[in-house]
Amino acid sequence: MTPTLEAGPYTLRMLQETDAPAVHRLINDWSVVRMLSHLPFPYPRELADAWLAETRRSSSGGEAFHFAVTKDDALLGCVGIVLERNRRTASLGYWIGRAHWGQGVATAAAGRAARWALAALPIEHLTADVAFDNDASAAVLRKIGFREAGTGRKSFLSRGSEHPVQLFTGSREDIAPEPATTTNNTRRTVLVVAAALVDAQQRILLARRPEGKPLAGLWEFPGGKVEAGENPEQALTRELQEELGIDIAQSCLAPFTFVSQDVGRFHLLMPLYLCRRWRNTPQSREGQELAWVPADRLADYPMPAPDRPLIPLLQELL
Ligand SMILES: Nc1nc2c([nH]c(=O)n2[C@@H]2O[C@H](COP(=O)(O)OP(=O)(O)OP(=O)(O)O)[C@@H](O)[C@H]2O)c(=O)[nH]1
Repeated sequence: MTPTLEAGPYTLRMLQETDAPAVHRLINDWSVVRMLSHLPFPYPRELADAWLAETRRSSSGGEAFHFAVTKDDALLGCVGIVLERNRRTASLGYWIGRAHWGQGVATAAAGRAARWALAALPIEHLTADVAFDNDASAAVLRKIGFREAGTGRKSFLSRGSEHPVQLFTGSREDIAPEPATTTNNTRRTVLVVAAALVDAQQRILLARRPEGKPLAGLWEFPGGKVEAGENPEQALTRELQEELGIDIAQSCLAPFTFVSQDVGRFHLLMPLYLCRRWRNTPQSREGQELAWVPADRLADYPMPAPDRPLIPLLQELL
């Protein structure tokens, strides 16, 4: 089954019977058809219908994968991967309508199909060939990573004679795999809740991360990670009870701002709440140093990098 592939702004999808008029219009152009060895010129509409029927037959048999190259649902050209009989090699072919030349469509689309084929099919390498006078197409193959592999001869139906072709080959070593998707690249997001506890003198409570923990010695807002089954407010209530022995269950927690930052080990998402009332007096329950800090002194306390932009916001508020 031919998959749907994204290639930058282009989509590669399975060819359909309804593509016939567009296929015919784009191929029935001397500058396109003269580079394709097995097509006549003029190129009759019935051949487009027959070719589309054939691509669907060979695709369903797993012998070939023919892609329509589209942008905003308009057909720009086609890319095909056809397996050799031995199934250890496949050939890459493509054509792009003349109106879309010079925009990198062939490199993006043929490159995407080639990388997909090398990743998804049990082949050893891909081959391709281009007419001796098709420098643009040879440049596309080199950009994708193909290496030159000599010359051959092919009969060009449209030109009515045999002509030399340049042969190319590309293995997994030659053609770099698809870059990892954003999803694979992205660090997991960790939800941490924190509170700026503000006392009657408008001071903020900071806690110093104890030795042995990551970022030891830095000052931070009390709080911690949200655990499974907790919502952020429940997690903050638990953390402040555990760390400081205070009860904020009945307090008004005002969402103030949040941090969203890659911190290397993970992506930190940290809502910061303001809290002015609590029960009990905050005490160090986990060996951490505590400090009540006036807003204009916050910058004197070294904090983790994601916290620093919060300081001016608090200073403005208080
Ligand atoms: N509570 C709190 N955590 C912060 C702040 N700024 C900041 O980068 N963090 C980071 O958010 C994470 C908070 O997790 P935590 O305190 O529950 O956990 P931890 O690193 O002590 O590890 P643990 O899960 O072994 O207890 C830490 O990686 C900490 O460095 C902050 O102002 N308050």
